[in-house]
Amino acid sequence: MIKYAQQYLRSAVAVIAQYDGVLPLSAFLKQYFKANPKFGSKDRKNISHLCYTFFRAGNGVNTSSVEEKIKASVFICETNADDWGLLVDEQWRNNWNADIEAKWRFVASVFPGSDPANLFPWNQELSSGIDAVPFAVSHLVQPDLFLRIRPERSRKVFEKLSAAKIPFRQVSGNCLALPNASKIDEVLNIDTEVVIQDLSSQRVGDVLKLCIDDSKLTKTVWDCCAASGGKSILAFDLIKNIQLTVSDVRASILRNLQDRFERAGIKNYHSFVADLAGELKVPPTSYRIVICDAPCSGSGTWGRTPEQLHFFTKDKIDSYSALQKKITTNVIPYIEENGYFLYITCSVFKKENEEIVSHLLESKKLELVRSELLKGYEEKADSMFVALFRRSNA
Ligand SMILES: C[S@@+](CC[C@H](N)C(=O)[O-])C[C@H]1O[C@@H](n2cnc3c(N)ncnc32)[C@H](O)[C@@H]1O
Repeated sequence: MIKYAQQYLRSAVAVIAQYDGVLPLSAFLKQYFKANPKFGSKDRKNISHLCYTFFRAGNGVNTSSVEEKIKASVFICETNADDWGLLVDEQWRNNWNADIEAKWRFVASVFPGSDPANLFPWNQELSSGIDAVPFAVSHLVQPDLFLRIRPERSRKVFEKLSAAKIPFRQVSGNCLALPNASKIDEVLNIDTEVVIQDLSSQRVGDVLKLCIDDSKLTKTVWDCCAASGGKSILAFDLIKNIQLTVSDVRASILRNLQDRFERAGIKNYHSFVADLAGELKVPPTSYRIVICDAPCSGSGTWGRTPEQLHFFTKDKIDSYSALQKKITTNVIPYIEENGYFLYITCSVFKKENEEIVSHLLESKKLELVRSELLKGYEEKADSMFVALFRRSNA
């Protein structure tokens, strides 16, 4: 068992008391430990672990004591008492190996009203097709790390992973799942050989493939909210004869994209900074495919950032939805006749998903080809939404 478990618990309570959710928890912890150099690397790891565990499970435990919430969260999230058993008394340790439902019943017997359904507080807002309880419970576990092997790189990647004895699971042809702490950047050339890309993001590629025909004609593609280019690299790998344009409201992220593209071997592309929610000063071109991986709540990715389960506020859903309506309305005129519009979010909220689809169909300029909720929560991955439209020639 972890010898200093009680000291780690006290430190975690102190961290949580100071954390206000403004920075991501990972960035806050980095700052905190820099300001408190007495903590060694083992201490940092264990205190961080307790904080993350609190944010994963704490909403389900009905007590106002942060300390009790941490202990109950560790009891729920850890499969056995080997590491953290010293935190609790014998009665808890005796129940530690029970199945997860029995563990929740035990927690509820100590803290009446505790319920895993409360882990995710915005069930009423969920897109249809999401099963509220399994989705809520999925936040108890950190999602896997997923890699997409780039074309022609498979043999080398498998050789390198085997030589380094890094365990992995092949989810499909080019998609690998690895434990989160895997040190892959010491072994693989990131962006050149593999892209770090969540399983659901990779599956967006299956929908993108519906836009691709066999013709040798150049395909113009505009990734209009490109960030550092995850979807652009995916499009580049899938579409032959691509002519790529990327934009984002943030110049800084496009500089990251530039570095990434260099590693990915993408040389000929056009890039510009644009606020697509404002008055558009975008070059008057039309594109065969416009990809809009919209700014969103990110609610499908909170298994990686569980602090959001405590700090997100419902009003933000409406602001994201309004922003998404503005951006999508503004970019529709840039789609060629019979061209495609690929709308993507990493959100599980209907106002950011189905409601945007309805809004776009009201314009009468687009027909829906396919929409799909990518339920990554069933596979230790992010959950996303994707809708493909075709621009009608009316
Ligand atoms: C979900 S991220 C895109 C992720 C990216 N496609 C990828 O796969 O890595 C959304 C991006 O939209 C950008 N964005 C936010 N508001 C915007 C606006 N008004 N106009 C253009 N881009 C915007 C953000 O800066 C952010 O980089």
